[in-house]
Amino acid sequence: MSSTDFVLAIEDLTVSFDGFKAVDALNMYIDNNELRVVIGPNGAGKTTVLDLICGKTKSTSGSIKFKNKELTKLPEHEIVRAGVGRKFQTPSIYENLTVYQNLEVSYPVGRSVWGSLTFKRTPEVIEQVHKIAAEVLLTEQLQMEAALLSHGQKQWLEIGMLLMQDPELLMLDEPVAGMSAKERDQTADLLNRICKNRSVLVIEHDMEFVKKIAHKVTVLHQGKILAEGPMEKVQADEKVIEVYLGH
Ligand SMILES: Nc1ncnc2c1ncn2[C@@H]1O[C@H](COP(=O)(O)OP(=O)(O)OP(=O)(O)O)[C@@H](O)[C@H]1O
Repeated sequence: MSSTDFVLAIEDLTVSFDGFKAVDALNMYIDNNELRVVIGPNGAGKTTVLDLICGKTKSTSGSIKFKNKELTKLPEHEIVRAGVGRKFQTPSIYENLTVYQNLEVSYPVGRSVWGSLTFKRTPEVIEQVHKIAAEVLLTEQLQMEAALLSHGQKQWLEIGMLLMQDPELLMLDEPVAGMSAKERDQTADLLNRICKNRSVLVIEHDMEFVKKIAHKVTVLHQGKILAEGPMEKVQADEKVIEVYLGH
């Protein structure tokens, strides 16, 4: 089978909304420890691809294999449990809890109703909270209420909350939207670090940022792949310039 070596293998994936194919016979393969960026014009189907992978939207046809496990028929929570983490554009942190508490409640055992009732602050949890806080540059803010963080820090906290579950595939939708230039650079470093232990799939419009992080870029247009490869190759592609980069 073609999918064996890939963390994620998407084959012939289609979703129609009332006859409109938002994703149209898509094939996409992501390697271990690869950082892939998906770009493309508004309405190209980028967010829909993430929705399909995390099970928020069900496909019309086709296959999504994560470590050779078919995801298309699984409910969202089982996809999370299989090792797929997804961050949406708007952060979903608990504003009135501290950074520490936000990370702590994201530890896998705290996620189910049963788990949260029996939750204990074990040495493993404490160690994991400190490790992840350092990774997302929030060690100094551990005792701060999340509401008081900057916009960029809130985004990092949410990435940290996903990392608490140690996903093998992390998906991020426009992670640097609204960030300052410095925060964008720090986020690029952060993503370059975290992809050493997992695969990362990012949707982004900021080309300067994409250049700093992408191993490969996939350009989507009308639910199909217009171009794919290293940033330099994609950037020089006439079709890509015409439908996206030239605007
Ligand atoms: N649940 C849905 N029902 C009907 N149409 C949908 C649904 N979800 C997405 N679409 C349509 O599918 C197309 C692709 O949308 P999608 O949000 O995936 O694009 P995108 O590439 O992420 O765009 P953007 O850069 O603006 O976020 C759009 O035309 C959108 O209106």
